[in-house]
Amino acid sequence: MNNIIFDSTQSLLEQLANELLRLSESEQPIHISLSGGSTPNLLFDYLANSHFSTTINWQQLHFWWGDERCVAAEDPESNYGQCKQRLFDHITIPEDNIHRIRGENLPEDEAIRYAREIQLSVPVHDGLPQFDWIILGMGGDGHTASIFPGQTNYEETNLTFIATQPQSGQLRISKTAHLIEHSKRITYLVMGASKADIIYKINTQNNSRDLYPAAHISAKTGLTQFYLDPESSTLLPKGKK
Ligand SMILES: O=C1O[C@H](COP(=O)(O)O)[C@@H](O)[C@H](O)[C@H]1O
Repeated sequence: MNNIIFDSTQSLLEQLANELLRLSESEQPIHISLSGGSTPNLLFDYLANSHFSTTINWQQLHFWWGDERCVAAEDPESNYGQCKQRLFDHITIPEDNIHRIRGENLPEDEAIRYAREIQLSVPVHDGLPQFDWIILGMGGDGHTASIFPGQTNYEETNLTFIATQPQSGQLRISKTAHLIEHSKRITYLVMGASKADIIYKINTQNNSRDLYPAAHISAKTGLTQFYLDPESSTLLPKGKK
């Protein structure tokens, strides 16, 4: 695992924000996929409440999501809804740069519609749309996006699929492992003490691909890294730090 351990949550967030700032200086549009769940909220709050809210050139950044819950945008479970309230409502970004998964739509239709939007907007490399940067989270069970243990079809060549959250049965729309692995760069953002156990497991066990998808989904030709804060990395043995 390519673990990058920061000495504080603040320095991790600052690093991400500076990377977004640098990317926003590009002459080409940059396609970034955000994770869902609670972890990225720290980043959204940091961006919205710092000089980055105005120094980043948001015009150049296009935002996508790794997965979305099949709920309306106003629902507290909506990944897009969280990001809108915490970040987009506080910055100046063109509507056209926000590529949300429409969780309120019929999942079967939306999975196809979102795949088409990706195909039409994201530059294709070797026959497949290639994101500049996919930021992912990791659940305590090792899932990432909505790619859950025991449910991952690594052979699936579609861009999106419909997943079922194993405990709640909630339907979700997710990017496939195939599409994620084609990204130029993947950064897993893993913060907080509740993730220490799973970080220890994926770094010390010899796991099958089915057990912890986040331990196996990596950029085939690009960079994969784990950005960890002190709390999530606390159980890592010395050699892994
Ligand atoms: O269900 C989800 O959880 C993971 C991790 O979420 P977190 O709340 O522990 O940060 C996230 O990567 C995924 O996008 C999300 O839908």
